[in-house]
Amino acid sequence: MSSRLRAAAGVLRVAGRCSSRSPRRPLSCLARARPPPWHSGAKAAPPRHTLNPARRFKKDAKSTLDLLAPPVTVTDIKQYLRSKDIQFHDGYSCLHVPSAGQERVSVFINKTTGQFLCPDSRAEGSWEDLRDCLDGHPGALLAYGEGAEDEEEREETRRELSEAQRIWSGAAPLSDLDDEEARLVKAMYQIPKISNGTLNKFGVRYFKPTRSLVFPWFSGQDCGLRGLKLLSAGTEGDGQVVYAEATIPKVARYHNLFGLPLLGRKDAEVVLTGCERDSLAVSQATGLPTVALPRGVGCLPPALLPYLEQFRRVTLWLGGDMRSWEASKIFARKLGLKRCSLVRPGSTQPCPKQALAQGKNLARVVRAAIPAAHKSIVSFKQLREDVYGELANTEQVAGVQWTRFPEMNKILKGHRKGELTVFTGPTGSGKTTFISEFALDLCASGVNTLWGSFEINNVRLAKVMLTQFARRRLEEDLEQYDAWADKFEELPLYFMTFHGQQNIKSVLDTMNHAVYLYDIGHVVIDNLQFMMGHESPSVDKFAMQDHIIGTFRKFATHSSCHVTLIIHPRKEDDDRELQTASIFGTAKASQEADNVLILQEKKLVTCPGRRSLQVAKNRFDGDVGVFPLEFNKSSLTFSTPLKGRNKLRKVKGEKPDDPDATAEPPAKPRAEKPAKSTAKASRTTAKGAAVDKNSTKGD
Ligand SMILES: Nc1ncnc2c1ncn2[C@@H]1O[C@H](COP(=O)(O)OP(=O)(O)OP(=O)(O)O)[C@@H](O)[C@H]1O
Repeated sequence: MSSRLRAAAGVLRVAGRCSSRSPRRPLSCLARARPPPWHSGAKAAPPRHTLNPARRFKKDAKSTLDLLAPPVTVTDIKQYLRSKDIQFHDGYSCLHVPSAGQERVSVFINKTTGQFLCPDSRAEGSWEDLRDCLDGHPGALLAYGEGAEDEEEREETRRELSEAQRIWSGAAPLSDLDDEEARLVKAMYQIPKISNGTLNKFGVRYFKPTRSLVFPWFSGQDCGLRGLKLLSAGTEGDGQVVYAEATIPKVARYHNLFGLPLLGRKDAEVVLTGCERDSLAVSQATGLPTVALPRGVGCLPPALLPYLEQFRRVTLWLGGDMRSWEASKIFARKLGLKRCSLVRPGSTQPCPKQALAQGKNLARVVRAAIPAAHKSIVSFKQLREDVYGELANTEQVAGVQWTRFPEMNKILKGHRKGELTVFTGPTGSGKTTFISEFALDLCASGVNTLWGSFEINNVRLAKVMLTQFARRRLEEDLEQYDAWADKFEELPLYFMTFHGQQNIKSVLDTMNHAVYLYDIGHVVIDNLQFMMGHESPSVDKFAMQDHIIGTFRKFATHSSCHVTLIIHPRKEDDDRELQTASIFGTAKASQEADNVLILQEKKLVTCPGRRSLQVAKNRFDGDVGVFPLEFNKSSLTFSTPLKGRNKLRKVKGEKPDDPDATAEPPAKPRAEKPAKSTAKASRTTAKGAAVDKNSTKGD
């Protein structure tokens, strides 16, 4: 196939996954619609799309969320199992059907999603898949994972395995290096005190050609190599050491709990760490069972939960920063709060490898971990450490930083979990295009992102995003398509496949489900008007909108997830700048929002189409302001023009919820001057950008 054709096929493949025209049924429905032939006991390979554990782990199968609300409740599952006389144990996050009889099939069923995992055969699938198996031949589960991959997948798995084998056999235990080299390697990877004995116990090796540490992924079944992680170290321009990870298979399918083969069946306690080196440190210093998350604090895939079911106590020591702390609180909910204890990061409690290097007593730190289940009423005594953490880590508390929009960092300080951002702008002014880049920027920094694009279909949206990601017109560079698409595919980015008018409940169910499955940290809804149409005409439109906004607000707070909600403005005079009060509906939107962003469009004959971004409300620290945007038509990006970088300027104090307040129009980017009336209130930042400090404080 020519590269041109391959590229076109790639586009079509994406279209098949994401298009609103694609069948709106979850994979589980496909499986149910066509009962597999082996259902009756025949040992034929299951057909495509039905029952293949490897397929379920594929990123492309997961990237679109199609009415993925759990099809079943835990009560339904229990009732079904009882009706079949199947014994089960009600665990922390799963129901466990222990192995019994000749079949010896042990199955874990996730209580939230109904998905099942059979660790012996490595089969996994939906609740419908499992029911199909149980309704038919009881031994079907054993055959479930066998021979299920199609030729293309088998070939990919073979290729990956042989690459992993090649690296693995080319790597050497650190005990085989001479002492000086081993010392240098350990110093480079910040594990000076980890002994060769510990490294050998966990099977860690060193791969000289790329000077990488190799962490193996062994199958629990036969201890064969299933994959590996390479950790490489390099230096940046300023001499700082930076670490990069690569996994085989690709990260979306890399489900290794490093250290798992070393756990005993009777172990009742485990320490969960954010990286492999931390697990080495905990194991060596405490002798406690320990496993490391495969993708750090970014996510805890539910597929791993069954492996942690046996533990009565799980201590989460995910790192030494606020991000790890936030993640540990979220992961504890998935694992079951009652059995989880959390190590609070701080100067006396850095991440385990640092704690070991500093000679701290790691066993004491683990013992002093605080219970994750919090009480409804607390005293300041219980809060004081949290308050201290916020004061001592102001930068981390401010949230994830934008790399493409430094002005945003100056005004909003960062992108924080649990907040609601309302975004508006004139019709057709580029709201979707801007938010696409805004969210992409955060996603590239590790914010797991879910898009609900109800207006434009996912293929078009993904095309815009890919163009922004590559910063070029890929139409004219199709040979580059696969290379960029490969990189783009690695982003933690997911799309809902809803299109057109939607019921708020279905959207919310999907969002909740996505948060559970993929630890989503940012949901973008484009746009709110698409949730308004389903109700009867007798329902008051404004009351309806208020209800929807309240629902998103609650979701953001309870799920520790940031929601960005696009709302159209009300019809206004075209020549007037928009303000907070221009948002369609009542004042509820701006009251509930933590942040209000407005895409302003200049309608002047002298500079038509000039855009600027106004932060009209900022609950975090009250700073508001406006900065110019320059649209690049070929890359579809809004990066701030260099000349305008230092020209962030304040706006007149606008009370966000005051409908009479008027925002001062942003000046032309090339001729900006701070407005006289607010000049005193402005503070000039290190780079000369001015922000208004007095507008929304204490909102
Ligand atoms: N600053 C800009 N200058 C010129 N064209 C732009 C600009 N920003 C976006 N566009 C183009 O305008 C078109 C509409 O953009 P987009 O869909 O992002 O607008 P929107 O505000 O979301 O529209 P709607 O009000 O219909 O939701 C797109 O083709 C986009 O590439």
